Amino acid sequence: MSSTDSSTLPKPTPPCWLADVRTESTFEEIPVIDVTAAFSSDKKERRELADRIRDSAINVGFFYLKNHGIPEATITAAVEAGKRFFALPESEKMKIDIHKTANYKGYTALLAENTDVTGNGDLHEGFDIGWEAKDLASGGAVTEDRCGEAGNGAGGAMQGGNVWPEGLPGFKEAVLEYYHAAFALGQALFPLFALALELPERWFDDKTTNPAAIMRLLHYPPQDPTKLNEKEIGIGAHTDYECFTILWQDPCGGLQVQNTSGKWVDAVPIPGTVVVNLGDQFARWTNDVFKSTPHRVINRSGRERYSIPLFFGTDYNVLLEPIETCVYPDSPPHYEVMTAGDYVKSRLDATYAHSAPASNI
Ligand SMILES: O=C(O)CCC(=O)C(=O)O
Ligand SMILES: [Fe+2]
Repeated sequence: MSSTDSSTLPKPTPPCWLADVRTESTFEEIPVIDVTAAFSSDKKERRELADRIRDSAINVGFFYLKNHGIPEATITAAVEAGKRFFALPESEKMKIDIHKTANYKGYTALLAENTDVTGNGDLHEGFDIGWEAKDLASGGAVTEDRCGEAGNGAGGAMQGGNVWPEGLPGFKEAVLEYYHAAFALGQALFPLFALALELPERWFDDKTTNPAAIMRLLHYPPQDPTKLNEKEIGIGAHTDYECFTILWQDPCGGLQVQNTSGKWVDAVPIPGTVVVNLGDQFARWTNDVFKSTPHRVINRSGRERYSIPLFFGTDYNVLLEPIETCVYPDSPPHYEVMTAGDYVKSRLDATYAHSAPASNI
């Protein structure tokens, strides 16, 4: 046998940056990370922060961020705006039913969404928007769609502007103010994820030139824990569709994250933090190096629960190709390559299929 026979060579291993970080045991709690250094001019500080994010992204898929920079007053105003919207009569909200609009903008009624296909529908209502400039804010109606512009951000399958409720003064301004603050945080996170993947810090810049970021205001009515219907919980077990989600949640609690042993770990609300979790676009980009962790919500608090997720992906016309630092002999590409827009649209189509009018199917 020659000394170069492949059977005598050591088994191929993941690159050391990954092998050193991945732990064998599952997680029991969700790390809290101070994100202040994201805005530091000192590369060493940014690198250390990226290392913490890498650890959580590989082993948990969830982390809390403190010192995230979204002003408390901006959060409060957006939550109050959401409460006013959800308090409108159903007939008013249904005027901007998500099924009437181009590509999932507007109002989602209770049980209209079904994130876990084994369920009957999710016990929450929502209001969805995509990117929109703040200075366009005025009144109601349909607004411009920046993702539909020619160029790298072309919307493709996800093209379509926002729709706004009529007769809610200040609603649009408060919602867009929060959107832009959370969006700025998301833009600051991409370079950290790049460093975490051993890529140049600005690697995602040309893939995030036009913002593919969907934000939702969510309202979960309380559920009586003694009469819980497992098929109609606040949001059924699911993974998110984009690269990462920035979630503000109120103090009611109810968000749970599934660890690799199948146990549901509570993502207890921590004042002054947002929760960040990785989604399926990142699982695709990273060939499953980053975890897209299943989660769900059951509002057992006895109170109305409100939350605001912002789902941040790459430009819709960018191909979700496995990043070279994440492909190695033991782990060839796991996924079919498609554009981010086609991918998100296919997931949304599946989520809303059971409530779509027959003419949409
Ligand atoms: O409301 C929450 O806490 C989580 C929402 C969520 O998981 C989602 O909208 O994808
Ligand atoms: Fe989610």
